[in-house]
Amino acid sequence: MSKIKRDIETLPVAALLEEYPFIDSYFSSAGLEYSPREQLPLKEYLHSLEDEFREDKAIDVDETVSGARAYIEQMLEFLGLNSGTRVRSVSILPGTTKSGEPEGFEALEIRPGEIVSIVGPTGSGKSRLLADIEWMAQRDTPTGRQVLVNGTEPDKKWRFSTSDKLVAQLSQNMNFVMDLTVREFVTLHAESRLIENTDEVTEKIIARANELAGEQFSPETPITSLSGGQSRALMIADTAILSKSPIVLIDEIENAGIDRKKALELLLSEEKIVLMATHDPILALMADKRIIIRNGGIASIIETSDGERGILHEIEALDRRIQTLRGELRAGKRLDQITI
Ligand SMILES: Nc1ncnc2c1ncn2[C@@H]1O[C@H](COP(=O)(O)OP(=O)(O)OP(=O)(O)O)[C@@H](O)[C@H]1O
Repeated sequence: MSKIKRDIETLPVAALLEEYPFIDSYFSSAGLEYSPREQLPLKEYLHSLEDEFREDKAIDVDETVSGARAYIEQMLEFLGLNSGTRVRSVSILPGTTKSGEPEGFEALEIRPGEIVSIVGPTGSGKSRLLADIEWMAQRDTPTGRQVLVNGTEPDKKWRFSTSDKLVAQLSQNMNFVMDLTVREFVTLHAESRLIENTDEVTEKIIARANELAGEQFSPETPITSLSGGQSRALMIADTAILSKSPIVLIDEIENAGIDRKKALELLLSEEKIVLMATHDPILALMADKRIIIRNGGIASIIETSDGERGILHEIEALDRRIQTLRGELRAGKRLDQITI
């Protein structure tokens, strides 16, 4: 941590960007426009901006600097860069379909920053593929697939370690049994991750989860009384902000009544590998590529084309309309009496 503090004070913005490339998205969300070759340290750079510009963008110099520091710390934590395990690639080597035939691909390599969706009919084997990755299959699962990390067979410790997991799994069912409030639950989790600013991180996770959930909940809500969508939103925010695992697996985000796009954006960072099984065209097309599963095997791998991204925009517009109608129905309105 102390290393980061010193860096932020002294490193030129250009060097900061080189050292922590993800800080770029923090700067752009703050409305900053800067040259990637900027040689002033962050604080001096912010002071050098016109007063009017700073006022216009509501930029407070000290707050922006400390926000950048917190962002870097959390991202390093989130990316697992402090744990010494740097995942540069995950490869899936083919096994066999349910009928024992060889799968229809040579090898699939996925790199950090990529989202891969998994599509196929019900029961075709999407969850099985996620399970193979979670278990780091070594030709010892029903599919006979092998999963490599950085081109080699991963260390067995990753299969059994709970603290040092390569893979975070977001499954469909979240059944809480503990008698804790949301705040107590998240705080406990944050403490177990040895985060320094537990309170701040806890508040942030709850705030993000509320942005994803259809219905708001308070930090004092007992976790056992959260709805399916709310607990899912909480787990997504928790995984995004607290998890060190470089690989995130998602099984069916769509059934939970949460803002799927925001959820994915929250989970995504340039350094994570996200794989999600989905029946939802929006999520399928938001991925860089999609794996087509048929009869238990990977039948093909399709890269999302520019044409398809265009279609994605159309589907998103339709989706927004459906969400609006859903909201109106939930609020007890008649759809023939509203204008949208
Ligand atoms: N290659 C394979 N060889 C043998 N069995 C397989 C293979 N792939 C999947 N299976 C088995 O087929 C069953 C259905 O697979 P799975 O649950 O992964 O389907 P799914 O696509 O996730 O379905 P849904 O869309 O309903 O969630 C599971 O029991 C799984 O273990």
